[in-house]
Amino acid sequence: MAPPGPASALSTSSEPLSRSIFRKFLLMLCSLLTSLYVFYCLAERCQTLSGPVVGLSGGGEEAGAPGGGVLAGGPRELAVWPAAAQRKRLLQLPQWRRRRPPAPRDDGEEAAWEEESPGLSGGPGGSGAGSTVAEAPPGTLALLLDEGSKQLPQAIIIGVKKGGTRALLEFLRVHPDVRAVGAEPHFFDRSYDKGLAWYRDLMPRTLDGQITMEKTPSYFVTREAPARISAMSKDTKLIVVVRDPVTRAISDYTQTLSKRPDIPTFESLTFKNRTAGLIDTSWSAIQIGIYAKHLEHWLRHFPIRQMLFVSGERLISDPPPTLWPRAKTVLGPQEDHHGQALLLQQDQGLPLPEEGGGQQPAPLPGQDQGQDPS
Ligand SMILES: Nc1ncnc2c1ncn2[C@@H]1O[C@H](COP(=O)(O)OS(=O)(=O)O)[C@@H](OP(=O)(O)O)[C@H]1O
Repeated sequence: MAPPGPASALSTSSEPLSRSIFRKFLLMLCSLLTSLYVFYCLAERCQTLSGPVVGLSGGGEEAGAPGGGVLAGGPRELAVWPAAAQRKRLLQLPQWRRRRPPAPRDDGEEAAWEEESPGLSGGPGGSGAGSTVAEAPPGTLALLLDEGSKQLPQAIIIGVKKGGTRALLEFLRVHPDVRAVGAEPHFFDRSYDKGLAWYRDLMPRTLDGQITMEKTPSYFVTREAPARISAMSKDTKLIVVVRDPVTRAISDYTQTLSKRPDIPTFESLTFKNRTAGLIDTSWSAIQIGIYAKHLEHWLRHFPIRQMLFVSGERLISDPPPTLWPRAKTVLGPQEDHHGQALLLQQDQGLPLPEEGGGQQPAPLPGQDQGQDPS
């Protein structure tokens, strides 16, 4: 038998070499696949958490995606601020999570929709003082990033109950630079003794330029609320959703009726004397609707130019893109920050800054306005 030639010697010595290369290749392939899988899982998780606001927006798509944010003109705004939108997505993971309907309240008032926050206990106005409704639960990207800080709200939706306040807040918070507490804090009417630190702790984290908001419709009819909000900051922007007082009262009554079916009829509660047409203005459903009376208290502490009145009816009939530019007259010219033109729509039937405030938009929250309540 002939001795093994150089060719066969080569094949024997190269066999372990190619095997080792093959092993290395396999290893690299495995790592690549693992990394891809991890990346895919992370991306999937982000997408799930940054999904639509369920419950009120009625959408099923992420704000910014085609068809998403229909109520607030969200896609347009998000397209304008892709970086800001992304930043908000990261920071707002809990806010985009599924919401659960409110538990019935004893006092007949409607509690706000709550964020589902398994890692958190309690909520504003509840026993869990200091709990944070929109705080990031452990393990989210928001917590990892730990960006921003909690600020007292620069703008508050103060009323009116059943005016459409929830819808308005949801419209506004689609904007990447608006961050809001999901539930109603009821700080200035029920929990004032807990102090501003407690209140601030309820707020979501914000970055520079972002606005913190909350809504508690009962503030509008709380006598102490104007002075208390003014004591927090005279610059606070106030938003009031007004609606035909009769429709509002019916909505209020219907809500109570759904919880207490044995209450008297709307008519018997409304009228002191039906034949004389004498209305019982002490009934809360009627009381709340006497807007001018409540407004008087607010105007003692805030100039009217710092208030935005939104028509509750228009929240339903108007396309939201017409709402946002109007809201900006109170919230501030956010678009200017991003080099975009500020659109003021003065023909939309809502009050704009008055004489002295001129036709310019109100200054950004936090900016010195040099305004004296008049
Ligand atoms: N866009 C949109 N989406 C959903 N709901 C809307 C919207 N605009 C206004 N409304 C009507 O607002 C009414 C509830 O008002 P509030 O959110 O202020 O109620 S609450 O005070 O917070 O309980 C409630 O009124 P009623 O249905 O008459 O009870 C809502 O129908």
